[in-house]
Amino acid sequence: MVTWSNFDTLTSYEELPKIERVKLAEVMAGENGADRVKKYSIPMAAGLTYNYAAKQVDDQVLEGLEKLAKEAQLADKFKALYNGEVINTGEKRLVLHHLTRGQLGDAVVADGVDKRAFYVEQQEKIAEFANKVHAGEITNAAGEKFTTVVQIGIGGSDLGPRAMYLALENWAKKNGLFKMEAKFISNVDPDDAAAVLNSIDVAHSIFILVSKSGTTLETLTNESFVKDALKNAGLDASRHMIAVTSETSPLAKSEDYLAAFFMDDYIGGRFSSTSSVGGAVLSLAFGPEVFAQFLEGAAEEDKLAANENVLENPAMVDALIGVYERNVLGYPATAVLPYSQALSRFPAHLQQADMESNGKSVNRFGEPVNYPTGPVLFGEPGTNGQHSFYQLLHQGTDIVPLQFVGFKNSQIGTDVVIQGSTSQQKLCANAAAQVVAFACGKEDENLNKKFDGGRPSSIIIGETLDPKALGALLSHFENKIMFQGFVWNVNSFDQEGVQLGKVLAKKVLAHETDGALKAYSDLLNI
Ligand SMILES: O=P(O)(O)OC[C@H]1O[C@](O)(CO)[C@@H](O)[C@@H]1O
Repeated sequence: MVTWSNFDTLTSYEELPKIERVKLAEVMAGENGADRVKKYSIPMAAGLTYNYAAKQVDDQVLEGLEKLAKEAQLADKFKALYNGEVINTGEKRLVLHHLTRGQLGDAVVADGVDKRAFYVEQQEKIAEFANKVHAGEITNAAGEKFTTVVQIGIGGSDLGPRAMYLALENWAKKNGLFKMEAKFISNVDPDDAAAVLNSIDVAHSIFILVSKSGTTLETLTNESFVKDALKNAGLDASRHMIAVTSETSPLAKSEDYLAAFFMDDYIGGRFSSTSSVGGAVLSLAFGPEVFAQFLEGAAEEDKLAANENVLENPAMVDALIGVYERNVLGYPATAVLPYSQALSRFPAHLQQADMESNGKSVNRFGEPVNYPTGPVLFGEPGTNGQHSFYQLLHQGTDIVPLQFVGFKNSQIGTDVVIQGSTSQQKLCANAAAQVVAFACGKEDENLNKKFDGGRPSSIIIGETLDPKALGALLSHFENKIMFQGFVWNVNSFDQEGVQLGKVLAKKVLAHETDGALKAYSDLLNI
């Protein structure tokens, strides 16, 4: 049995601030630093490594965090989650995204259905459909092959799949596995849909309408936008659209779609990249085998997250260090900095995954908590970010813990030697340089040129960003978020904070406003 207690009631939490703080600039200097880089490293799946040498931890801090992990029953709570307990208390739902990629524990039967079997069945149906599209067995009305796939969805029905598509696009092209170009329409801004529609040949495009609830205003509006465009082009929309939704959604029974694939209420939108939500677009774009490899990477990483030995569990260590930084060291934000252009939208995906999950002020029983929870998360790929916001990260008044990600090899492989090094070497050199620059800093008599150092970071390093590595990376962050939610005793799986804005926007559109809402509506000419 697990017990859910507020973080500040735990003895191990009380003890944490009493531990002497690690002076990063000192411990990372010289050979000690080299020893730490070797020591504070945990193998992940798909050849990735999580290295936390440049975090403000030492064996004493880690011991304190291990105690916290045990007292907060992190491993047992994860076990309860994957064995089908109602972990999403706000919505009274199970939390089953791990089951979309593997079976970590017992069979989970809900609503009379074996859930693993259900997710596998959907994946198989998508694979069959994608193979038929690629083989030209499913075509447009003129019998011509579809060449483009367009996903219509927002939030979790957009960010994860889009980030995953971009992460693998060049890898698939390089490896002869690129089947169809994918585009994404998410924003209700009409310029989003219009620009995408202007950039494609609608007659040869297949549209995936993705909405778990089937009620999201932006997505339904964009569906109508696209249907209009198809109609105007003299095409039958139902021959060009498929749906991914839950079986209980209003879209599920519609005749408007060529095919429908399902997920369910036990998969949160932001955790749905490994369900049909990511499965449909990624299988159409790259083929079902690539999607299967992506799932395999995630499943292998999930197994590591289930390890009860804290220091061998990369997601748990990452989560605990994040809690230490937030609640003991008092850092308000974290930045995700992938040194990989392919991961350009990965930080945007993690923004939703992390901030929608742990941006909470009440615990899982709806009572206020007295400690900071999820940090603000942002990020951009390096080296671009270096020429943008790193100034604040190096010399600003706030310390922002950093999460670097880097790969030894590029995806495409085309490179050039300039001044004795390849571009890939320059990219990796910058990643290494930044970790040390942030940690160690630099003395200078001119304070404007002085770097205090003491700015913590971790780095995940891999060989090449391929489907398995991507799956492992995704799982790592999903599980990190979950463990942090467990520590903070919040429900990481609902998102009531997004509702109020939706309600007020409806009032504006119905002209049921007064006061400030009316004044702003007038300013915006609604
Ligand atoms: O897939 P749906 O139901 O259209 O929801 C889209 C997104 O909207 C949200 O509910 C937030 O408004 C997200 O949690 C979700 O990912």
